[in-house]
Order: sequence, then C-alpha cells, then structure tokens
Amino acid sequence: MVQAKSWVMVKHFDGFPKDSDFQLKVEELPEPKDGEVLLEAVFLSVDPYMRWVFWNKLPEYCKTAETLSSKNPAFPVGSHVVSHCGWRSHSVSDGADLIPIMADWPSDVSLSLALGTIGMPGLTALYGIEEVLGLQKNETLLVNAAAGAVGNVVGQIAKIKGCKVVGSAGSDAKVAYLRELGFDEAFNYKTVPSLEEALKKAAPEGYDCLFENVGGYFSTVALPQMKTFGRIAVCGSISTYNDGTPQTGPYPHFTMIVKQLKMEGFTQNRWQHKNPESLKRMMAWLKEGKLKCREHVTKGFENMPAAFMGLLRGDNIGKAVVAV
Ligand SMILES: NC(=O)C1=CN([C@@H]2O[C@H](COP(=O)(O)OP(=O)(O)OC[C@H]3O[C@@H](n4cnc5c(N)ncnc54)[C@H](OP(=O)(O)O)[C@@H]3O)[C@@H](O)[C@H]2O)C=CC1
Ligand SMILES: CCCCCC(=O)/C=C/[C@H]1[C@H](O)CC(=O)[C@@H]1CCCCCCC(=O)O
Repeated sequence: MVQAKSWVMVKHFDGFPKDSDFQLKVEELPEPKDGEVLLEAVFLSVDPYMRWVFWNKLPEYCKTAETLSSKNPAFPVGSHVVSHCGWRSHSVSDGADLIPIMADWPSDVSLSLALGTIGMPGLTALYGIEEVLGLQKNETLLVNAAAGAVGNVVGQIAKIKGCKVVGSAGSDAKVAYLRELGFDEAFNYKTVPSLEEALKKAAPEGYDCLFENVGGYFSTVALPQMKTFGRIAVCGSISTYNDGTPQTGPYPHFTMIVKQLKMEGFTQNRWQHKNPESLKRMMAWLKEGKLKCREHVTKGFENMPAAFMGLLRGDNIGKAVVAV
C-alpha cells in the first residue's frame, strides 16, 4: 500500500484562485493489478489552462513520473513517463494515458523539460510558428508573455528561422532574459509609458506575425501595428482568465478588415501525430545550444497551489514546474 497525496478543488475559482479553493487529500492506493503500473511523480506542471479545467477534472494535468512497480511490460520499473492523472504524488494507471519519455533522452538533460521546452509548451511554440503562422525568414514577429514557457521558445525558434523578434514581458528581469536569448527588441509592458509607442519603436516597419498569448488590451493595441496581410496565431489570452465579468470591446473586426489580417486560434494537440519528430528536432536544437531553457522550480508537492497562483501572477521566468 502506498499513501498518495492529491490536491483537489473544494470551491470553484471566483476571480483569482485562493488558498482556500484547494485542499490536500491523502489516500491509500491499491497495489497495481495485471496491466497496471504504480507511478510516483517526479516533476509536476502548472499551466495557465488549469485555471479553466481544474474544476472539470479533465485528464490534462501533466507530470513526469517514475514507475515504482509495474504489471505492464510496456512500462518497466524505473522507466519515466509523462502522465495526465492530476495533481497527485502517486497514481495507478492502466497505461492508456501514459506517454513514455522520448527514447534516448540525454542523461544530462533534466526530465522536467518534458513538461516545458521539450514538451507541451515547446510543441505549442513550434506548431504555432510552423503550422499556424507559416513564419518566413526575415519576417518580423511579436510575442507577448515572451519570458514564459511558450513565449521564450517562440522567440528562440523565430530567431533560428532568421526573423526579427520583438518580445514583451512583465518585469525588467524578464526583459533582460529575453535580450540574453537573442530577442532583437524587448520591453516591459508594465512600465512603458505607452504600449502603442513601445510597439512602434520596436518595429517601425510593423509586424508580419503576432504570437498571441495575452489577449485583451494588449491585443487591441497590437492589432493596428500589424502589416497588411499580417497573421495572428491566437495561442492564449491569459489577461482575461481571472476576469469575474468578461471584458468588452474594442472589437478587432474593423482593424482586421482594413489590414486584411488572418487570425487563427489553435491548441497544440491538433498536430500530435507530429510530436515524436518535433520533440527530436527541439532536443537537437537544445543539444546544439540553439535553444536555451530556463525553469522556475517550486519545491514540494505541498506547494502546488502556490506555484499555480505564482504562475498566474507572473512570478515565473521560463517554465513553472514543481519538483516533488
Ligand atoms: N493553445 C495552446 O495549445 C496552448 C496555449 N497556452 C497559452 O499560452 C499562454 C502562455 O502560457 P505559458 O507559456 O504556459 O505560461 P507562462 O509561462 O507564459 O506564464 C504565464 C505568464 O503570463 C503572463 N501574465 C499573467 N497575467 C497576465 C496579464 N494579466 N496580462 C499579461 N500577461 C500576463 C505572466 O508574464 P508577465 O510577467 O510577462 O506578465 C506570466 O508569467 C497562455 O495564455 C496559455 O493559456 C499554453 C499552452 C498551450
Ligand atoms: C481552456 C482555456 C485554454 C486556453 C489556452 C490554453 O492554455 C490551451 C492549452 C491546451 C494545451 O494544448 C494542453 C491542453 O490540453 C489545453 C487545452 C485545454 C482545452 C480545454 C477545452 C475544453 C473543451 O473542449 O471544451
């Protein structure tokens, strides 16, 4: 018998999540039956979409886990997987929801990156750029929440592709990090006197592509800065996730008509058939030093809600993860 800890929601989020919305539970797990494995979490992911799906308990919460005991030959004891079974320290799985960590994962690369750059957020960046935007060499790309898990990879891939990259982020330390990564222009959207002027100054020629992570006011100001026929990949709209009442206009349609813009929302799982090849490609960039990784690591399973709320507040530079 193993004692498993899990975080559950006891009160639906009302605006920004609070400590009192979460409760830590402890339960005994049964031994795995034939075909099952017992997993222990090593790293757990906190992601903005959890603000929406926590209550519905969608099987989306990612972690890398190690197999402790196994009655499923596909997952031998000691092997590592990405699992989607919630904010749990231990879980029993029949293997259906488990993705083995990429074969040949280098021993000097932390497994936590399977939740970040070499995982869902990295794939989001790659597919947003290649499948949605079709970003071309010498184009100018704008990305917001640029120092976060998705945004920093967006900027780095766009540089690999020979583009001019402008990033916005919410602190001077984040802006310094973006410069370190090779972004051509970066600014702190919280302290610039005018967002419109900052966007114009960073790219007087206008933007071919916008990788949209933030939405809301930022989007309203950025859209008129697009070039005619500009493309926008709508990946997220984090500035609206904690709104009690939905934000209302200005609406984008007039600008979209005048600028003849193309805007497409997406989730990265549309291209999951490409994941093995894509993850290999990104791992190669990492090993060649073309893709750098930074993480914001919170220690301790008991600090999951704090890590999650910190992410929504913008505490993280790079991917926010919890190390058990
Ligand atoms: N479509 C898809 O398949 C996926 C979409 N996403 C979306 O991509 C976006 C980025 O996710 P991810 O990289 O994991 O998260 P991040 O690591 O970027 O963390 C979230 C960041 O958002 C910024 N932020 C928070 N509140 C606001 C606000 N009110 N206005 C502006 N910025 C804010 C903060 O950075 P700062 O200090 O710069 O404000 C914070 O660090 C999210 O919108 C998410 O929902 C993520 C994964 C998959
Ligand atoms: C629900 C708000 C999503 C905001 C954008 C975002 O962060 C998307 C993240 C996806 C990521 O690709 C991994 C996921 O599984 C996330 C998708 C969650 C979508 C829930 C859709 C629910 C529904 O189908 O009604």
